[in-house]
Amino acid sequence: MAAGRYIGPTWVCADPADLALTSDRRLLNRRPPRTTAELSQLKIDDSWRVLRIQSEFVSGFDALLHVEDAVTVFGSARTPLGSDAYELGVALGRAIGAAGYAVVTGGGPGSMESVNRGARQAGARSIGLGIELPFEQSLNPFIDIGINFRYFFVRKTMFVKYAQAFVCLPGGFGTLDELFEALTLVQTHKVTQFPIVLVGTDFWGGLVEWISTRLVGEGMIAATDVGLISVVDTPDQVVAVLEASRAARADP
Ligand SMILES: C/C(=C\CNc1ncnc2c1ncn2[C@@H]1O[C@H](COP(=O)(O)O)[C@@H](O)[C@H]1O)CO
Repeated sequence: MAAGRYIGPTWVCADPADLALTSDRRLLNRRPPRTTAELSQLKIDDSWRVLRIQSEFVSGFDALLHVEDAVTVFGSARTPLGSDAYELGVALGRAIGAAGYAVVTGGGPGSMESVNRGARQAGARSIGLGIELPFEQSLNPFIDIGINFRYFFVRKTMFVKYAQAFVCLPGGFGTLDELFEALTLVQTHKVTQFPIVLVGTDFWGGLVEWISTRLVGEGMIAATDVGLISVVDTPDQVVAVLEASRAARADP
């Protein structure tokens, strides 16, 4: 990792096989205890787990305390270096950074890396919120504040708490999960004045069309909910949406 601040869990495993067990997996893969001894051990393990979760929130809050205006960008972990999609991410990170925002990503490879790279080129604060995975992965090298989280849900809190908007580049399940979580938060008014911008009309058009016809048509969402999403094609258009929202926040 480049010079900067790195905060994250140091996980020392006595058994190398344990390396494949991430903290999220330990938490979620519950095997019902069979003996009294196992039950007692589970109670102790889960109590300590709560303290680790708590400490992860504290580390995140401390590390991000000084972040002011920020935009979180999601996108595929698999975007190849040098591809058009990668270059779009670089231009996007640069444009958001040049507009005066810190840029937050998932800290990984692909589009995350491209956006951090662009933010770094713009001289903006470049933040990567990584996640412990069952395979070796370090934060990408274009990050100034990097945190490696054990728990997805703690990391997700940070994505929202420190951002004024979400932008999604094309991506897979991870990106869709992050998009729909953001949409639910805005729809339920957990966050307000929070633009959600999808970049790439060709990539996202089919999904937005399905949302507009099927979900609205069957009464699963309100027609106005579709308006929570902006779909654009260029970094300048993303910045225009961000600036309109910033102006609305300043003059409600
Ligand atoms: C699968 C590969 C790498 C996985 N590494 C990740 N590192 C950090 N964040 C990730 C990773 N994978 C998913 N995410 C999060 O979801 C979004 C991307 O997921 P998608 O399924 O690729 O769309 C991204 O915004 C991250 O927050 C290959 O090397």
